[in-house]
Amino acid sequence: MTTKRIAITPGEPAGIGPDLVVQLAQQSWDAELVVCADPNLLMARAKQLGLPLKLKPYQPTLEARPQEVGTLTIVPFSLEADVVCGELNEKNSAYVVDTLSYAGENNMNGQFDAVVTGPVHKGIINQAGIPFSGHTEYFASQAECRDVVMMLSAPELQVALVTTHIPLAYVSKAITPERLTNITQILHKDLTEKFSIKTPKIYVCGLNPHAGEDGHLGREEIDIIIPTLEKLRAELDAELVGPLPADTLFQPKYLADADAVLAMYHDQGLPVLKSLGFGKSVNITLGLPYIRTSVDHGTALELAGTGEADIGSFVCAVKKAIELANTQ
Ligand SMILES: NC(=O)C1=CN([C@@H]2O[C@H](COP(=O)(O)OP(=O)(O)OC[C@H]3O[C@@H](n4cnc5c(N)ncnc54)[C@H](O)[C@@H]3O)[C@@H](O)[C@H]2O)C=CC1
Ligand SMILES: NCC(=O)COP(=O)(O)O
Repeated sequence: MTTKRIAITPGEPAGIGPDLVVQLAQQSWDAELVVCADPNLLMARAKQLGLPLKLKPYQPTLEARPQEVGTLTIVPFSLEADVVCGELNEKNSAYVVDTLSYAGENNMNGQFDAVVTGPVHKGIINQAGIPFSGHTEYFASQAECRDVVMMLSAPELQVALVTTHIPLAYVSKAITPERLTNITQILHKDLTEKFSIKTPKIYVCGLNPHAGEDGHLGREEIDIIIPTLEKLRAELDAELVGPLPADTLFQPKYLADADAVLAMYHDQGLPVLKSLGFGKSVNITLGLPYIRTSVDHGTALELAGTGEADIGSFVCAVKKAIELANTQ
């Protein structure tokens, strides 16, 4: 098996992303970890954390080599402004987005085998005048994918989302037959092909309380979700269960044999997953033309540079990216 080359973007420079990247280097990896970042930022954060770090220049023409302990491979990018841990600065937003652009481009052209992203701060990127709702939407747009799926994977539960980073007030309108069909098809395809599950069992949440209570508490189930699932059952080699009331779906009886739960919106599915597996979960984008994984947490600005950031989810994200790349 050839050694894989994984792009890493640390994300918001004033957050814990650089800390996590420095911590990654404290063990060896059986893939080359190519970090897209300002080298001075990483060296400064390593010093602050009292951890050893040696940066090796990325040489795309050479074969990928496993990453030795204490080292990272680097593609240098330059910050616009000095970084103070915990203090957002919109001057550095273009830098953050440039690292994502480079990683996405070079995954699409086959130079990298996957990308693992650290947490970005969506607010400061928008404040800098760059419209940005999340990595998921950014990479989808760059790759010209109409729909992709955000799926968070914890050891005991995988939750995929029909809608991602949109205001709650827009969710109902966004759940169209077309979108629900596309998202379910992508989820089914990737569970089958990337996760080798022959006939995935997917539990689907309703949108309204008690899945609409036969239309008395909302009609999206009757008008959209039930008929769309009915069509999909005829088309996909999958067990689609639901729509079930989201408040009772997440119980062991169902989760024991669920390959994934499909939630209608961000805060319907992710709080459950994070309460079960925060720090052990991986965010995976399904439906992109390449592998992308990420952490299950945000920028945790108050922990940057303190040495208190938990690296658990980041390690899981890197391991999952390598595993998926090796099984492609
Ligand atoms: N993958 C990404 O790029 C993500 C980015 N975000 C962004 O992060 C920013 C901050 O969001 P918040 O809601 O405050 O979430 P957050 O995850 O940054 O923080 C929530 C709580 O969890 C703690 N925490 C988070 N990660 C931790 C870690 N690795 N080790 C120890 N404790 C940790 C924080 O200290 C805080 O108490 C927002 O701009 C949000 O959009 C949020 C989630 C994912
Ligand atoms: N809650 C997940 C999150 O905010 C990260 O999303 P993305 O940046 O990976 O699209």
